[in-house]
Amino acid sequence: MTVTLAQLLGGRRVAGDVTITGMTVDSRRVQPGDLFVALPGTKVDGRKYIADAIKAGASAILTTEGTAVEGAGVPVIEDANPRRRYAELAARFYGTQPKTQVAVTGTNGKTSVADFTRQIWQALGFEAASIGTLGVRSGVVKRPGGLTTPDPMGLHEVLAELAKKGVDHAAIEASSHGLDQYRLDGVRLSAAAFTNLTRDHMDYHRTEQGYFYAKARLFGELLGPGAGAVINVDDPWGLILEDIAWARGLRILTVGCHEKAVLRLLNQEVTATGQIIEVLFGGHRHTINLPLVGAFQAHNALVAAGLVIISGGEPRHALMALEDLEGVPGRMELIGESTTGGAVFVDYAHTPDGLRTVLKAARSHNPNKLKVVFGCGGDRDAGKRPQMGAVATELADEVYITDDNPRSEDAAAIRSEIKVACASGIEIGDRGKAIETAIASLEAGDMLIVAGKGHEEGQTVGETVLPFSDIVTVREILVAQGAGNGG
Ligand SMILES: CC(=O)N[C@H]1[C@@H](OP(=O)(O)OP(=O)(O)OC[C@H]2O[C@@H](n3ccc(=O)[nH]c3=O)[C@H](O)[C@@H]2O)O[C@H](CO)[C@@H](O)[C@@H]1O[C@H](C)C(=O)N[C@@H](C)C(=O)N[C@H](CCC(=O)O)C(=O)O
Ligand SMILES: Nc1ncnc2c1ncn2[C@@H]1O[C@H](COP(=O)(O)OP(=O)(O)OP(=O)(O)O)[C@@H](O)[C@H]1O
Ligand SMILES: N[C@H](CCC[C@H](N)C(=O)O)C(=O)O
Ligand SMILES: [Mg+2]
Repeated sequence: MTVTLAQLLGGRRVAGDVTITGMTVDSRRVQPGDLFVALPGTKVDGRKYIADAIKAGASAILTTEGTAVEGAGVPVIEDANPRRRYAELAARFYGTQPKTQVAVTGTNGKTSVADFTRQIWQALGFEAASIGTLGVRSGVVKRPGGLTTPDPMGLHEVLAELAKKGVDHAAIEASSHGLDQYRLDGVRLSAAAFTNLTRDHMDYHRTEQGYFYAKARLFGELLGPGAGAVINVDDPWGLILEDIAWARGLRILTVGCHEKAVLRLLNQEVTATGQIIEVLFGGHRHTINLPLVGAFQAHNALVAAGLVIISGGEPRHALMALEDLEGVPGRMELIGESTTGGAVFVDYAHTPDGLRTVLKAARSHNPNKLKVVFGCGGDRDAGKRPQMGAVATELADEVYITDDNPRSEDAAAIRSEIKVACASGIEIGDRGKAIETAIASLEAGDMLIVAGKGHEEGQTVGETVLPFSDIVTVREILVAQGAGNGG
């Protein structure tokens, strides 16, 4: 793919125009002909690498205003906000995007909502994709996951490929990091949704307000007037977002149990394999047999239906499509039963509210004993560790504290930070051993939740990613037990 710098800048005249064959923010990845985006970062200053990038063949530089680039010999574009400009240029570089695109933000539930939105669109007969933590999921393009919200060049490359292959609907996860770093600023959005905001990522955003502000950018800056805003108003932060959406002239669809919710959840009744929900929309009551375990999944499913409805889907069809939803890998996923009759689930709860939500959902099935295996990630918000310990102590009958991607930190130190609020927790660092011990302890009617890694396929220790999957581990243990239903 090739454009001229002038074309990339929207037809602006450029002295000594050059050909641009790609763009990157990393000098180590510069290929001859690339535009190098030199950004100040959280760990190093990318502007230090401009000379390296030029040596590697960069044909132009985009960087902050006032950056001194001596004798560059290539055009230098200065911008007060180079991250945002980079996102806009990435969109123009690839040129095309699916016609209807929506984004989902919130501390928990983004992946679930994006996946359900894709599934509902597909049930309504559209070619659709979801993009996020699980990678790219669609009928025609499948990619493994990396970042939850991909870097602009990666994102626009895939959006262009989807559009060219006939995918006209896409649901994209908007992480707070992604919004803060303007990764989505080149995406043409028809609508966006907010699920909830609770504690996470304080290492990055510092304050709850800073975290909220990053998420609010989606409604306050990215959506254009007339676009749709689907907002969970059961969360107090949702009510603030609703005000922002009004001020911006967005079309609002409120969702939740709250009396002001336009798409309202009236009732939920747990069944062995899911739940029956009663929903009020447009003066009609709908009774829906939702084949998903976990009360929270009803909220995610309604937010997804809201996104489909606000972007033009027929409401009754969208709501009835919920009856055929498939669960999302690693989210409250039943893996099997132990020989003694205990049910084992794998879930991706990695925040205090996520853990609370999943343990409460499990409790609603009246288990004999509720047990949980979990840990906390290294190099991530340390403040959530004792909070997750406290939640586990409060809601589970037996807690196994283990490792979950210690990264550069000392795994034992992370476990002891959890233990501060979970004194009775059984500490087993080796995750496989912890899962095995927990499964061996199960008795008839017990439930075990293995939380925190969900679909992940690695355990990151230092810089090394060791192959590890909760789902595979549980299956192997159940098969070895002779349970015969482990996969
Ligand atoms: C904390 C964070 O979000 N960091 C992102 C940020 O990096 P940074 O600014 O901190 O990078 P840095 O290491 O200080 O380097 C500054 C710049 O110099 C460049 N560089 C560096 C070294 C060199 O030799 N040459 C060079 O050009 C780097 O490419 C970078 O552009 O900007 C980079 C692009 O410029 C991103 O790739 C990087 O994401 C890293 C990989 C990351 O792990 N992010 C995670 C935390 C993240 O975004 N997670 C969210 C999920 C959150 C959720 O689940 O809610 C996600 O969307 O996945
Ligand atoms: N609506 C919800 N409210 C509270 N907790 C939820 C909700 N939806 C999901 N969860 C919990 O959060 C976990 C992660 O769900 P999901 O992957 O959909 O969230 P996410 O926002 O995409 O997470 P990430 O930030 O890692 O991308 C689930 O496994 C469940 O434990
Ligand atoms: N998207 C989340 C995933 C956390 C998953 C957990 N396994 C961990 O490593 O902490 C994050 O980056 O905070
Ligand atoms: Mg996700």
